[in-house]
Amino acid sequence: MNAIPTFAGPPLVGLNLHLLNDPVGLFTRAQRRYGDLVELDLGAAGPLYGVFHPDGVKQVLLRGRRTHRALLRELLGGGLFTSPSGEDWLRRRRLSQPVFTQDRLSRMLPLLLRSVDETVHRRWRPGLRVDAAAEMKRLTVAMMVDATFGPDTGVDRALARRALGYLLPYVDQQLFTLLTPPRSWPTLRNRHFRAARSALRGIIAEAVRERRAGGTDEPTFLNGLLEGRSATGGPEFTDEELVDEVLSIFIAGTETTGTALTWALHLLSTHPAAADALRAEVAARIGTRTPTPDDLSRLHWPRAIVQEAVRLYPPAWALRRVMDEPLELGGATVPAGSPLIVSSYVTHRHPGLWTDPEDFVPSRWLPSAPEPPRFAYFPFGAGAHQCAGKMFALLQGELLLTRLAQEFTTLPTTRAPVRTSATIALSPVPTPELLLVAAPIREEECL
Ligand code: HEM
Repeated sequence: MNAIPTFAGPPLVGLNLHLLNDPVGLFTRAQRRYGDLVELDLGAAGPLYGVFHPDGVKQVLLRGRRTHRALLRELLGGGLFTSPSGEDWLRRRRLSQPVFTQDRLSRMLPLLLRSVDETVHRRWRPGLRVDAAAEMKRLTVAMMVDATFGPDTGVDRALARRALGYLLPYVDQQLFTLLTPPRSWPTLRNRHFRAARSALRGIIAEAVRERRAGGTDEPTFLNGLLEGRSATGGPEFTDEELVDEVLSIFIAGTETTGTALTWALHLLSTHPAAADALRAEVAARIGTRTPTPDDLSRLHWPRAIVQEAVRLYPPAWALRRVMDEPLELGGATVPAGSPLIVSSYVTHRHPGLWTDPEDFVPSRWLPSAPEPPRFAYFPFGAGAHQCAGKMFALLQGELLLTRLAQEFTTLPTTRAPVRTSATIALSPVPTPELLLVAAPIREEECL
């Protein structure tokens, strides 16, 4: 039997400070120095096993249990995203099936276009410098609110956006800052958080009441959640559970997509050849018209750019699991019950798995390119907990990039390097600023 190499730290504290300060750097060093299965010494907290090879990732994600959700549940309630593996999670996952069907997403397209066009056609103009992260946060929150409630309900959208904009940074801070005042203390932050959470829960509860009293059949997430029973035959969500589920979708789906699109815009602005290829394809296939679901399915570059952005910068950069049986890998055995971590960031840049792993090469995702090894690429997770909103997130990215390519190219305003900051999502620091340059597609360019 092979021994598992140990990445050791100082006695008692082990590698905990590195884990808090720069977890992505720590996992990358662990893989590069010690290989694809590493014991990370967390001092008094015991070992954590890093699993970086696709064969190991497969076992961990298909057979492992998700456990660590206590703080998220305390802060945000018990929806799908915050639930540990088990019966309750499974029931919620089944009841949520109707939310994310392909048919619902296709019918949602006009709703999403509203926010995209509000950004690209009304907020943006040639010569404007924009903070990519702020713009993408604004856009993804707006799309999420519309997709959840629909355009014509009495929901206070501005309040919903503000409250959501407050919740996420607070959760980040609670999860990733070493010394924060206890949540029970009446600090300004704690009070703001509680006010934002209760405002958002109130808005959702009101929308649920309205919808139960007789709503529309629009293809919204809320309507999908309410259809849970008819689709599965099981008992439906209670009103309280519905509030948790909507909140869970908000939390799982805004920061992740917002950062993914921020990276995509940053990478496009620094890789003009990719921006040209995107523009040429959009010009040739759909020209200047408003994209339909059919149009989007005939475009390859928008999706390839998003896929490559989340290869290099996967918002959900690591996933934790526990296995009830030992993990056997490359002749070594990790004992049952040990905490395991897989990191998409590390595996997506594994030099043994990818050609030019550190480079932005969206063409590797075109239909003519060879597929990467299975479980070498998992920005949306894999197995039972695989991201429920994956197709929705890709659709948002495709729409934005298509609309952008019809109007603008983007340039970075500085050559300063952009680093990653690993909190609830993997964000760029400093936040990239972009210059919008007019480049409208002209009729004569279209085939
Ligand atoms: C680029 C954007 C996104 C990325 C990278 C992403 C990534 C992920 C990942 C890695 C997981 C698995 C978590 C785990 O295994 O513990 C996950 C789960 C989840 N995601 Fe996403 N996500 C994105 C967008 C979205 C959106 C837009 C929604 C909703 C509209 C969403 C809803 C969910 C939900 C509900 C879960 C929990 C699934 C479960 O545990 O059964 N995500 N996401």
